[in-house]
Amino acid sequence: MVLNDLGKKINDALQKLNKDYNFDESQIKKALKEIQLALLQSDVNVNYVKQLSDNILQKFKMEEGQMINKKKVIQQSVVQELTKMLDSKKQPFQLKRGKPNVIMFVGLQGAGKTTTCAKYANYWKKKGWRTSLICADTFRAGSFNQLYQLAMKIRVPFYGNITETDPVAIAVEGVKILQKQNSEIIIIDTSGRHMQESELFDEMKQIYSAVCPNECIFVMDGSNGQACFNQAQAFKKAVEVGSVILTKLDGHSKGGGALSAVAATESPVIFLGTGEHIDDLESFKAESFVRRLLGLEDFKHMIEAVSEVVDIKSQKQSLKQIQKGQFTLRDLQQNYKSILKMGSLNQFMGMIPGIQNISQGQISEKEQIDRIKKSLIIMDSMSEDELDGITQITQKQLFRISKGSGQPIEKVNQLIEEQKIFTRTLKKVIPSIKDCDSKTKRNPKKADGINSLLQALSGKF
Ligand SMILES: Nc1nc2c(ncn2[C@@H]2O[C@H](COP(=O)(O)OP(=O)(O)OP(=O)(O)O)[C@@H](O)[C@H]2O)c(=O)[nH]1
Repeated sequence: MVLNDLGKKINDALQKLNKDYNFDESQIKKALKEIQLALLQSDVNVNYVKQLSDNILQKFKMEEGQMINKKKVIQQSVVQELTKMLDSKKQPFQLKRGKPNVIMFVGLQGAGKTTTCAKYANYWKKKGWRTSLICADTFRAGSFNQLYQLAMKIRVPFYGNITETDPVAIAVEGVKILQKQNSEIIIIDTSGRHMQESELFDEMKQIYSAVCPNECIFVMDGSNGQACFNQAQAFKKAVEVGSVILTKLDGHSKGGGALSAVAATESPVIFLGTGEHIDDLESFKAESFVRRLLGLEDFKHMIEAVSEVVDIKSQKQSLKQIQKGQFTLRDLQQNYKSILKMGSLNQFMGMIPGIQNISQGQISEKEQIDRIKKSLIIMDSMSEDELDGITQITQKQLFRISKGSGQPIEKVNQLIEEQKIFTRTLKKVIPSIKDCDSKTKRNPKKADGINSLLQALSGKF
């Protein structure tokens, strides 16, 4: 069962509860059975599955009398329990600005290390970091060229030495050279071999001791399901694995199992590899992942993602309006411009209910970018008042905008509809935003737009 199916099955079980507002224990037990089955089919450990449903049932029993909206409470419990299951609780390494952060990648053969090194370099480069790549894989002949080509593609400095056979010497020399070039994130790709081969572990330990990386990332093939637990443990014993990237989770059937297995090792999963392309890397946050899996809004993560690429000052005015429940076409225009800077759109679009079909793989990344670019062209043909929502867009204006932008009327209508979806969804969160505003008045330091919105949204859904 692919991850999207898992989310759908859990959701279907929860939706059934919705039909009867006053459902009782037997009905919740029936829904939990369906959830259990869906999780087991996704290879999640049976003990976890049992624990999860026991906790939800217990919560239901304890709070039954006081529940106003039973379905919502159960839904929240499912989110909480799944998050708890996928969250390792250990904080991953935080990169430091202006310093050389040396990051060593390790993993078994074919796990996706080389590809992930380049994705990781690209991810941080897009966020304004100076990243670079070192090929210390002297085992697989093609890895030098593979990483070199990828480095050229994403335009980051590369170090490798095709004539040197000692990976330790390459890693040490590479770090020295790239440090001098003021690289902030120096990524070392190492050889991958089978777990039985002790040389892999010896070589890995030697590189580790020689370069003393700030972080060691274990790259693991997520299609291995629960077997990931043993692999992660073995690598943790050999070197100090700080965090994990699970690859090949592009809707894989064993994704749920791989995620929960790794979380059980208490190594934080920091990214998921979701395809072969350079942008197919999603930062992993347990709660955000679960919310999206269940098709729920993920404003907290959405705003965090936007705030990483948006000039906060220029957003303050827009945020004030959002806090009043207004989300104009101009806000949409600003956000679309920011989204284009962000890299993977699948991730962002998946956070917004109503636009979820885009994240379900029905529309390609390129199509999404084209669509957003077209929306921006349409908005360029609107007047200031139309963008700010001061004048209504009537049929006559629709024709004018369509003609001016060279886009069909349906596209203009679709865009206006999208703006309405944003507004409707934002309105749902207004009470918590207002609540936050009253708190920030007492503490002016907290009055920053994005922060207050984040505080308001955190943990409320
Ligand atoms: N579908 C999918 N394929 C991936 C992903 N990550 C890597 N791959 C593919 O997996 C294959 C192996 O990737 P590499 O990056 O060469 O793996 P490696 O771990 O460096 O391999 P060794 O150096 O031999 O250990 C390639 O075909 C990649 O395109 C992913 O997230 N999704």
